[in-house]
Amino acid sequence: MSEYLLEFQDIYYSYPMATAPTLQGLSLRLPKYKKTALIGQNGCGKSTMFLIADGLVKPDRGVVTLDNLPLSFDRAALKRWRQRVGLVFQDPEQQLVAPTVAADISYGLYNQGLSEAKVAAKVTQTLSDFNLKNLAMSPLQHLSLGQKKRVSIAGVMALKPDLLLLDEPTAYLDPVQTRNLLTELESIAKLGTTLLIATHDLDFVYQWADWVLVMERGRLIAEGETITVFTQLQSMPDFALGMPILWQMWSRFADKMPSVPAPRSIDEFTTYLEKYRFKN
Ligand SMILES: Nc1ncnc2c1ncn2[C@@H]1O[C@H](COP(=O)(O)OP(=O)(O)OP(=O)(O)O)[C@@H](O)[C@H]1O
Repeated sequence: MSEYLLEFQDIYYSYPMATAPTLQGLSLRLPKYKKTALIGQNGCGKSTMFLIADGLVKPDRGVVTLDNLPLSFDRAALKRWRQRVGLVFQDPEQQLVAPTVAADISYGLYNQGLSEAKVAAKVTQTLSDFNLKNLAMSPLQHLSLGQKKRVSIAGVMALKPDLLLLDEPTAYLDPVQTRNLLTELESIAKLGTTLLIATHDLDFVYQWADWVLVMERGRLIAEGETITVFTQLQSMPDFALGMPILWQMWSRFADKMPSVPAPRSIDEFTTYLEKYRFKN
């Protein structure tokens, strides 16, 4: 079995009426069971990549595979594909369709053709997993944005996908809601779901991701383990995304320290400083 779950091979895509293709030979591989971040400037094609990965948009050229099985657009194949790949949109309003939380979570399960009893059992389990039991019968329009975001992730996770794609999951969330969301994502990853998050938040990427994919103008320009990719990006002066704050702070001390791996959290950074500051 391949160590990669999702692969894009030389994908091209142009939106109708667009003057230039949005994806221009995009090739990438997503390692199984890793927490991967997809970064790149506005308009480089991250959301378009997600729409293709979920079978919502058909590429003009190229091959997309999941566990080496090519994406096909016939109804039955697409339904099976979407059971394995879940997409959470940046804006929960785009995702939520039913009048209440419980009804929304049941929507995708009914679409899978499950019996009423099975749907009810899965909805109960999902409400409990996502700490949504007290909101089960709440109308969606009464929820905060953070709660809506949780419901949209819960609705997708109820289908137990192998791959969860999240487009800017922390957009619009306050720090507490962001922390809660990250805890939920951590448990989703621990259960064996491969996660791909598109984001502009490089501080989050630096601390969260095992693997990073970098896009520019519809193509992949870098991929690899988080530290390796940021090391590469540092030597690309034309790449205008900036660098994570922890990385920038570390760069000021790194040459005064023994050769140790760059710290991935404030705690690690502080430990290094405590350990080595008197020796330099
Ligand atoms: N429905 C559409 N019709 C025409 N062009 C579109 C459409 N959706 C996106 N585009 C164009 O495709 C390009 C890539 O957009 P996409 O949303 O995939 O980028 P992105 O990397 O996700 O951007 P951002 O970081 O701003 O969310 C942009 O130039 C955008 O204007």
